[in-house]
Amino acid sequence: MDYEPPFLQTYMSLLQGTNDLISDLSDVEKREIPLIDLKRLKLDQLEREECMKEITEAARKWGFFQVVNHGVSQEVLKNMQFEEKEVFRTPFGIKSQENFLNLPSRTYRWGNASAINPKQLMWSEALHIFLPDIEKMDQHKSLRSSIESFVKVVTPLAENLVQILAQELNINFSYFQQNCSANTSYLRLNRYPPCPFPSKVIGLLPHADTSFITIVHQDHIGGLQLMKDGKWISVKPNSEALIVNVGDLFQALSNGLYTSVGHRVVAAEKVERFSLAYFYGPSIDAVIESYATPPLYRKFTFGEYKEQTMKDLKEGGDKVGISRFLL
Ligand SMILES: O=C(O)CCC(=O)C(=O)O
Ligand SMILES: [Fe+2]
Repeated sequence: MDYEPPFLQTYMSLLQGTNDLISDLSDVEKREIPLIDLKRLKLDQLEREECMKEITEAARKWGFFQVVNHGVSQEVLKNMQFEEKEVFRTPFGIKSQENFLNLPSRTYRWGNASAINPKQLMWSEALHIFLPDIEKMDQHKSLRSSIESFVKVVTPLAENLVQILAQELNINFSYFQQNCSANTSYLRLNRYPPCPFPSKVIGLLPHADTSFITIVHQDHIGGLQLMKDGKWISVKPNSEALIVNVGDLFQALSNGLYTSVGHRVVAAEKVERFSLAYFYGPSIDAVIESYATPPLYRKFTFGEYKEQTMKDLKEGGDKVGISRFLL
């Protein structure tokens, strides 16, 4: 199909040279991750406090949880899913052009063409959209308006969750108000095409997110896995729920109390999968400093963090992440 990235042609020589299978693929647990009903935040004080406690505990023990009654309607999610499908159906020759959607270069990414090792291959494509740029998408009005409707409701959800997580640490929410907004966050639209070798090539390599928190919606296919106590756990699709995970920046800010957990996506052989991730992050000059003493991480700006991860990616094929800033 003309919209598929040239995975086979690009990966063939690396794949032919290996019989290695992805490690731990058959050793995945089917445990439920915490599911939190946010409706209780609107009930009496006792319910509200219990719900807040569940959120902070899940962020500590799991770094991952799901929320329902989150305020993002099924209609908004369905529209996003529809638009996502449409935009990835654009011929590859067009998607991969510099100014696709009138957005900056590197908005569209696919696989890992610079892989030198079969373990670095990925069977997925993504649109990485910095939110202030969406106004440039004037030729793609319905995609743009679906994104705007989503951002309008997901931003207050992210703020609400971050405020609860911050309150537990006695961090004033004004820190986030000063450094983060809908305009410092970004979206990633992910598509995982059917993969003829799902036990050899991963959909998305293990990583932790560059954000304070990330909010993800996955379709009904499944494949997202997170690391817990040294084991991969798969996150069972729940169409009503949104997945929330702690990112590297909150791990540093919380002095390691909240955990930014490694996760990956396993590709499926016969079906495609879509997901949507909203990364709540700060402006480039924001200073991230562990709130407690003695600090585990050195103070850094978000710009420094990005520069370091880009350098690490280039040099070693892995972004390394927050451990770089450990004292
Ligand atoms: O596709 C998913 O479920 C997760 C995507 C993800 O982890 C990311 O975009 O950072
Ligand atoms: Fe992620």
